[in-house]
Amino acid sequence: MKDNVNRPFSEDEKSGLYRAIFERRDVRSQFLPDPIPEDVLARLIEAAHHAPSVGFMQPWDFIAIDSVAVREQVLQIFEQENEKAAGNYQGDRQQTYRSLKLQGILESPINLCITCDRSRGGTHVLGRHSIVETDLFSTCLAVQNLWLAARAEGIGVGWVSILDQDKLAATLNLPEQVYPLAYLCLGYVSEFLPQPELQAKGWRSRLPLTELVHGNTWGQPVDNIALSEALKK
Ligand SMILES: Cc1cc2c(cc1C)N(C[C@H](O)[C@H](O)[C@H](O)COP(=O)(O)O)c1[nH]c(=O)[nH]c(=O)c1N2
Repeated sequence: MKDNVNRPFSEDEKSGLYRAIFERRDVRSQFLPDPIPEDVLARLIEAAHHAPSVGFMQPWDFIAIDSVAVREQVLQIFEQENEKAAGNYQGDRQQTYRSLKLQGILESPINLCITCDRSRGGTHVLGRHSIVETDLFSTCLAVQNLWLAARAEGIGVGWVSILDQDKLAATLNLPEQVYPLAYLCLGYVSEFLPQPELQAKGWRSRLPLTELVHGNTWGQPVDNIALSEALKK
């Protein structure tokens, strides 16, 4: 597979990649209990491991959690935090918030915590001198690689961030310098929704790209007319 890396992508390969990007979903409600075969899970983790990282730091580790007891503890952390988060909203908005399903910790057959070891590679990691958070950015890219590869494999991924990080770190027995960057639920699904669940439930919609692309400096219109027209499509 790694021979001849300079050959152009075929039309099918390109459309497969874009399909994974556009049809990837955050999954909470549609998990099936079927286990993910080990070789498939290993492929997903290998895809994550091929993400770019600052100074080739590879700050990630992967904690595969199938223990129901551990997952129940994480669910408890979620429930405590979610109750606090609901307090951010009032009236109908709070009711809508409470009706949203924001995790699939027990319904999915496996959870995966992708961590960031902030000390990996020593004190001087190439490229991290000025922006110390680049290790966290790198780990986010590993998450996205896994998320896209999972979509191509027909596996749903749901990111759960409504968690107290210290309690999560303690539950997973993380060393001091290891940050629990992403807590993910993974499993085959009954369906992938055609649009984000938050959009389908009327919480928030995708913003028009024409409002998000600026020309040269913030707030300036794009002066390239062809680009401006292409963005409207
Ligand atoms: C860093 C981060 C953290 C979270 C999320 C995502 C990311 C990137 N998302 C998923 C998020 O709601 C979802 O990506 C958007 O609603 C867009 O939907 P699609 O991912 O396109 O389906 C998410 N979803 C959820 O139900 N509970 C959560 O705690 C979180 N947390």
